[in-house]
Amino acid sequence: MKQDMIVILDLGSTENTVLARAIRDMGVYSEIHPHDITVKELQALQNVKGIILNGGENRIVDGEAVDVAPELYGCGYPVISIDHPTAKCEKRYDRIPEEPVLKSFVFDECGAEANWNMKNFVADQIELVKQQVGGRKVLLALSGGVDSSVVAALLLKAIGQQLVCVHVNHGLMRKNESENVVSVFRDQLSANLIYVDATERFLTKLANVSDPEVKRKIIGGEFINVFQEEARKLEGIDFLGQGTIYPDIIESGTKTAKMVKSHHNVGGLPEDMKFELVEPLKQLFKDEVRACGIELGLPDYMVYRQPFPGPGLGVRCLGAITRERLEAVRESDAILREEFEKAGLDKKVWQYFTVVPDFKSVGMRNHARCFDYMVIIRAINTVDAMTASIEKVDWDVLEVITNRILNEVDHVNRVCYDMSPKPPATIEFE
Ligand SMILES: Nc1ncnc2c1ncn2[C@@H]1O[C@H](COP(=O)(O)OP(=O)(O)OP(=O)(O)O)[C@@H](O)[C@H]1O
Repeated sequence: MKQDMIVILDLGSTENTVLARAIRDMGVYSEIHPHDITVKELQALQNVKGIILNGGENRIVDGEAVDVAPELYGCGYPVISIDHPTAKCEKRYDRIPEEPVLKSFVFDECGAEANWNMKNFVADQIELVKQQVGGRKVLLALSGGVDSSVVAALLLKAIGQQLVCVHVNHGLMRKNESENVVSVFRDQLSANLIYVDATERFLTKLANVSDPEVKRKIIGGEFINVFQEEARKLEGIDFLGQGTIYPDIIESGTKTAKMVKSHHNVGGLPEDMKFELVEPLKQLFKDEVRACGIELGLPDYMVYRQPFPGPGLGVRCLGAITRERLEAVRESDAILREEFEKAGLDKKVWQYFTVVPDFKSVGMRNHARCFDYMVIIRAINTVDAMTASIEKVDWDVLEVITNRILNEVDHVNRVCYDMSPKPPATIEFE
């Protein structure tokens, strides 16, 4: 293993990630583990140089204060505590200490080296995956999103053809998205990739369904069906790769790192299809996942991709999805992305997309009345997705985009710009 590690044990702190980041910013790798880790589990982690007991406001669970196993103090690692009144170590702090104090602990007391970088992280994860998987096979649902793409690239380096990727094109992908997945993973990286074009299946199931919740359920459910069918055709698969990243792991205050958001499990796999999980990114923050993707040689457009909802363009083709309007969403979205890139807005704006409502308005084309759809442009900025403000896009840029949409996208005679912040509006429309 190439990297030294400081282990943070969560004893009810709300600042575990802040602390982990502070240590990683010093160039030392740091992982957060639950308070009830055993000495054996701790010793199984490699290159641990020291432990920080990180207490805080969530220290009482079911009426009892949480604590670490007493043996932890005597097992040879330097230990300090933060906001943990019952700690039995010498150095105890009320809050996260100033940088020089933390540095002195990490480097002088623990003797850690500043060797945390993506090159070493990737090398270590490759080694760990090889140890875990051996000669067996791993199945991975590859959406083309940042997380699953980075996992795929990492697993490919570790186990090559023992990785089987499945990409499901549900017909609700953005323009060229599925094509890019095939071109990068199958053509350039020679991955074992199963590409399933399930467009007809999805669109048939979605025909005449206008309730957004029902639409989402159909898309999610059908994805599981398709994925299951593909998994059943394969033989000798023991592992399931997943793009779980640290923010997906909910900090409960005590049993951290244990509860994973349900959507992150490619959930819904039947009982008889039990796989062991391979989650090499589960300790990374989003920006670190991107850095990892770059280190692995993935293209920028994949690594810096803006957030995209699971149900894809399905929730941007409002109401009951029709092929005509779906095409209008896809084409207008592609134009918007192209023009934002030209104007340098792609690196500045958090999320931008188009939406096509399910009603028509009157217009004029070639001296005749036409009755066509409208495209709504939405471009927002946010820090935490809880609130959002609109991007004040330059008028000239908006005019170029509008003209292109009106000229190049069929069945559209009107373009609008959504001025609404969140709240009261949400980022997506459905
Ligand atoms: N069309 C698809 N084809 C294959 N796998 C998919 C597809 N859509 C979703 N998945 C799988 O389900 C996981 C969760 O999907 P979700 O849409 O919530 O994306 P996410 O959490 O942003 O992850 P990612 O960045 O990998 O897309 C993905 O990481 C991927 O493994």
